[in-house]
Amino acid sequence: MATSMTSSKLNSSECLQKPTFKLLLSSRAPQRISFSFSRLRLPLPCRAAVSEQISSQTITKRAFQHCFSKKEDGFLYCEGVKVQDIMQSVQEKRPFYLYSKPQLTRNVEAYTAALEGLDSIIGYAVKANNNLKILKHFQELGCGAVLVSGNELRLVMHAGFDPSRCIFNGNGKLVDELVLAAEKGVLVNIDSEFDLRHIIEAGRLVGKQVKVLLRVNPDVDPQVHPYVATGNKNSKFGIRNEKLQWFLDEIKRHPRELLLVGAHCHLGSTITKVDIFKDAAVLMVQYIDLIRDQGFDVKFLNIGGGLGIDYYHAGAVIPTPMDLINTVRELVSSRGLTLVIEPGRSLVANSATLVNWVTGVKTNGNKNFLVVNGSMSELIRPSLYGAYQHIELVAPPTPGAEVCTYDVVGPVCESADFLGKDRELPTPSEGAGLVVHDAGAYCMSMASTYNLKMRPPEYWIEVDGSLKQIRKGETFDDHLRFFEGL
Ligand SMILES: Cc1ncc(COP(=O)(O)O)c(C=O)c1O
Ligand SMILES: N[C@@H](CCCC[NH3+])C(=O)O
Repeated sequence: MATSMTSSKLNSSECLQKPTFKLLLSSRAPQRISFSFSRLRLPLPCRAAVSEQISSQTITKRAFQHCFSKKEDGFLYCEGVKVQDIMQSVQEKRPFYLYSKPQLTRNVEAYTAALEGLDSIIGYAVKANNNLKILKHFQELGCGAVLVSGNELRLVMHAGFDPSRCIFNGNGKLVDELVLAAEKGVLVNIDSEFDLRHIIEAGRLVGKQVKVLLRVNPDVDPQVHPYVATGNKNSKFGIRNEKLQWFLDEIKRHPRELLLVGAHCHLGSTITKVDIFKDAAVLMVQYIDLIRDQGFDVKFLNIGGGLGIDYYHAGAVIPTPMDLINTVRELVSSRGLTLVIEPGRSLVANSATLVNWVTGVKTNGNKNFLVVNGSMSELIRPSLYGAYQHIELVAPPTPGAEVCTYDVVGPVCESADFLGKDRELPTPSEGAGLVVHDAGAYCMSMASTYNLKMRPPEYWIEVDGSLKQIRKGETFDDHLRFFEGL
């Protein structure tokens, strides 16, 4: 009662200045604000003001359309297909990843359009999602690939990638992996003194020059979670500039095994400010100038990946591939360089959701739990990084369903097993569908079989709206096979 009386004395603009509403507008998805209206008992002028603010956010958001979105009927759709219908059509009621193939295409096209007029390679970071069907699709769209293991290299060869458009990264590459890379003619990043030694050994074994880039650690703060920052001076990746000359001298001493073709940096992941990329690119072209001054004919500037996406679905303006490329275009073209980029997340994250069935709801102390059949085994980012991924029910609430604040959790025997914390959702009935959005990157590729929750199947929606399975779900029998004959 007190809340509603205070609010009714405010005009609409005062209303928007109130911390509650600021928070509402900055941190919550517009779709969910409609639920909050009824709970907060806002007076009508305030509702109108909040609605106006939301719709202007929605317009900004249109700069990037989410391919999974609710229609007026309250159901969640992907590319015109009702997610609830898909849930009903799949045989097993176990969690699954659902992708939009058209969204994957649009994501690549956004980079291709941004790179128009530049010599460039889009090296898709396979670690983000290693589904073979997705890899083949990206290969057909002209992507190269970025690899961090011999198996990732084998997989992209299987998918038909051109090895000369692939880059082998990593701070612990093994000699036999480097031999494979050298045989195939993949570009290899030098990460350390011992890594250089191993690359030279691989070149010698294969009897070929390995095309190498120096991975420089530029000490630019990406302003992200420390676990996904890689370009700070104390990070385990790359070499510091004070050692640059030593590396150049070593490369000069091994002309039969090495051909220096470029420089590389990768700052970190989930970056949402393009100035950060610009700062690094300015430093990197200075290194390139210095390397060229010593007679090396380097042509590649590789600025890594790291572009973030709109995980919050709250209307934030996230830089696009065009924004990113435009900040470095002049630096690259004025030096006649080929720009290499290594996007992972920004190519795949927004193309998928993890689809779950609700098992039940419960309350302990002052906490409400919404338990689903998906978990940290299928999707670990919230548990590992406290990462936010937007959560929605796939169908409108049943009339009268109470809206509550829930921790959305799985059945895994860990208190860290959560997909989202403090999410305001209408109380669903058992068996209802619930999705975790933006699950295309670092979700399936980081899935485990903890608690013997077998890795889930994957499906995508084709351009014509049909559903196609693109990976089988792991089964209990698959697990038993590891022990056959032992
Ligand atoms: C060297 C390198 N390149 C590319 C990527 C892909 O980054 P993102 O998925 O943020 O674009 C990563 C992951 O952070 C990386 O370590
Ligand atoms: N696994 C991280 C990204 C790591 C990027 C690789 N260096 C995530 O889920 O966001």
